[in-house]
Amino acid sequence: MDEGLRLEGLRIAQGQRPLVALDLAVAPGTVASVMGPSGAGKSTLLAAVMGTLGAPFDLRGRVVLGGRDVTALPPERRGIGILFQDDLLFPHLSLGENLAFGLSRRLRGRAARQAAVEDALEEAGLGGMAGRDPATLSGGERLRAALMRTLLAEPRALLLDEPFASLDQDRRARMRRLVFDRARARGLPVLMVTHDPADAEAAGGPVVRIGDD
Ligand SMILES: Nc1ncnc2c1ncn2[C@@H]1O[C@H](COP(=O)(O)OP(=O)(O)OP(=O)(O)O)[C@@H](O)[C@H]1O
Repeated sequence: MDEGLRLEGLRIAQGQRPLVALDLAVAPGTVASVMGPSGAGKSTLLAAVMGTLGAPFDLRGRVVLGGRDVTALPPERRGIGILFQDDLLFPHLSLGENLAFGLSRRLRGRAARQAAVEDALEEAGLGGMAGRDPATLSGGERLRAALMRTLLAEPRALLLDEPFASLDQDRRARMRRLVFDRARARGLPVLMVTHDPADAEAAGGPVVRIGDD
């Protein structure tokens, strides 16, 4: 049984200073929100879940994904995807090539890989745009492409670090609907860092606050 993402007794400290203390279960297809003031440790928490946290931080507790303790695994073996606000597409590759870069190595054969990229573009409302230069896309289009590039790697959990922050209200609502829908369709547990209560409300999952809000 896939139990989603669990953070068990997670404690992050910076020297003597405790920064984050958290216990949280995010079920498959659920979006949990992490809120807190600037400097509270939200991005640091995501780094701990990804496995990229290093000095000067000290980490205790466990990250459990699909029932498996992944705390000791390096980031590339955890199977966790992350989307940032300023997620960059490679400027020297076409949109399609950028997405192909995310493709799971499990998918073999040129035609199958091309079809997967085209399906992903379609799924993100970017159908027929595989040949486009990323520089000619709008910010929202680039973000949708970055989402699909992340999902094409077939992660088992998705982390969001304020990915909607640069979008206006309308685009923000549409983008978060796309992200949440696509994650739910894949049964992914999602952990989202946000400053916007509307994001947390739209997510509908558990909301945790860290730092002195
Ligand atoms: N590499 C580092 N070395 C030393 N201190 C760091 C490092 N990275 C982050 N910090 C500190 O750790 C604390 C948490 O930072 P973090 O970026 O996680 O906060 P945040 O909640 O994501 O903030 P924001 O909402 O502004 O993005 C801050 O006090 C920050 O200055």
